[in-house]
Amino acid sequence: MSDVVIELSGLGKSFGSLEVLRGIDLQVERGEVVCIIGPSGSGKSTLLRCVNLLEEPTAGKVVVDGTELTDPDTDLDGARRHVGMVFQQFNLFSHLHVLDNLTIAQRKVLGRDKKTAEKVARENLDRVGLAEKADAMPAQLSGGQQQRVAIARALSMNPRVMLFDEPTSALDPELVGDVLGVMRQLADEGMTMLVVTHEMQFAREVADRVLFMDGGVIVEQGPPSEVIGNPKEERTRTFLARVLDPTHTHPEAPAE
Ligand SMILES: Nc1ncnc2c1ncn2[C@@H]1O[C@H](COP(=O)(O)OP(=O)(O)OP(=O)(O)O)[C@@H](O)[C@H]1O
Repeated sequence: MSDVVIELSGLGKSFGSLEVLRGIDLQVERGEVVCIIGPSGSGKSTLLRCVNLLEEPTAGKVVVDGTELTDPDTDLDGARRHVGMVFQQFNLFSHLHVLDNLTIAQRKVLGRDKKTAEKVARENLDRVGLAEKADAMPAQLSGGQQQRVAIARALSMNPRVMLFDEPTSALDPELVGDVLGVMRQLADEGMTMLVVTHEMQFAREVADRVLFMDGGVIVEQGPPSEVIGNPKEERTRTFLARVLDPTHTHPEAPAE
């Protein structure tokens, strides 16, 4: 029996007259890593933000781990706890130590006591290779370390699924590998992940499935060997030719 964790059906989103998502159907199974690629403005971030209702869909249904988030009777705050999100910007509290950045939501949202929250926080800092940075202030860390703290913070809430929105785009190229390494490790541990990324090598090596989006629809999807290695659709081929061109300097280009 399949174990679907994320289920989007007929998902639509418009901003005024701008239709950004059109009739998206998507099922993500437990433990699956799905990478979303596509040109700027194709709706990738909006799709991700609809999964935890940071954006409210204008049509369709969102179900996460059996709970319909689009049902007005759903306790949205409760349901969102199961969805960890990591953004391009790390959004750490600059006035709090790393450890407090990781304990604050655990204590406020999950009601964990200080000792338990700190234990969970230290375990997750260890998981991202930053156990020794618990007492540092965010400004004392590199961008890559701050992003790993942001991942550890999301993991401290024991999510059932992790959403990543271009988590390496704001990083200096030499720091990208450490963050992708942590994401690879999570994938190996069986975390269900939906990742918007320009890192084609990561998508190629880590994704179970790649979605190519354009114009608010999923144009093509399948294993990376097909969608990246041997795309069927002309639009996918054009996009990949552009981003895989080493002379290409657009932000969609994969970092070296
Ligand atoms: N809050 C908003 N209000 C109005 N328009 C928006 C809003 N958020 C996104 N859009 C528009 O929706 C479209 C899709 O944006 P989205 O960020 O989802 O694309 P994307 O594929 O993630 O692009 P990128 O790769 O550049 O991040 C864009 O035209 C964008 O300007």
